[in-house]
Amino acid sequence: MAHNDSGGGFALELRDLHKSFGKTEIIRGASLAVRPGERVAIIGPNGAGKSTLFNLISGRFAPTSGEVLLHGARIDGRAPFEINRMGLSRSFQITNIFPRLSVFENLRCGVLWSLGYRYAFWRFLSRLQDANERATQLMEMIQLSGKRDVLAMNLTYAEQRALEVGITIAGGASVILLDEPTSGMSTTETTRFIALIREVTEGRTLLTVEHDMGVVFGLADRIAVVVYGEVIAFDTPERVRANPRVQEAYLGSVIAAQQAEGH
Ligand SMILES: Nc1ncnc2c1ncn2[C@@H]1O[C@H](COP(=O)(O)OP(=O)(O)OP(=O)(O)O)[C@@H](O)[C@H]1O
Repeated sequence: MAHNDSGGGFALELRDLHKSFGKTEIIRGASLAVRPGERVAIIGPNGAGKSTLFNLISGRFAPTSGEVLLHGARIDGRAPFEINRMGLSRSFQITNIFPRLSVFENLRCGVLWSLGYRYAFWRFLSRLQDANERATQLMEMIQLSGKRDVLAMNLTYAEQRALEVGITIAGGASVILLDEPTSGMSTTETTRFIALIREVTEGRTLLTVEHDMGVVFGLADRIAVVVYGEVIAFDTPERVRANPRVQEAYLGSVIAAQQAEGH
């Protein structure tokens, strides 16, 4: 998918975003500028507004005020499918998967959906070969070629998460949002999965919401720390780790807790 990188050359930009639910302001002037190809982890305490930010970026919610730009083009207030067509794809944990379709069929659906050929049957047929090839390629990337005809519901949890990532990238989106991609996985599965995510998102812009600090520090080029609806730091893992404000607001207690649990 070709994109025109105007607007400062950022893949994704949040400008002074605000979001209220009723009288409660949840996002309180969040700003962030992500460069093309960067991998960014959004971290912060429970209830800080991380999922709400994802919902504002992917179009599930419209902001109360402020702007969201995708490759320089305003996307705030647009419908999720429009934003998807403009090159941003979000995983919804395993709910994108059709449990009674095979691995291959799930991936092909992802490709066809992104091509927008669901209703134009003659065009659908002419593109089916392309979609088959792309689905085969994706299956190799997510290391599920050996499970081509297995129904999604019969995959292991980790395989379902890999399939989910495959569907998310199927349309060739340049900006990928992953919600806690390794949640529920064992330590070994997590390590393998981080490597897979790095590989399949190579050259794309990646945003994740993540609680596991091992994943965050293993995956992210830069970390955005959200506290009470604001981005209080956005920097490299080393600098974020050393930032006194982050230590105080969040990271000190989380790292101590995860070290105590043996992570
Ligand atoms: N649709 C909604 N209507 C009303 N309040 C909402 C809605 N969505 C989120 N909130 C509130 O916004 C606040 C932030 O929620 P959000 O899920 O964005 O936080 P989070 O940082 O992702 O938290 P967690 O780490 O626990 O997942 C919470 O107080 C939540 O109750």
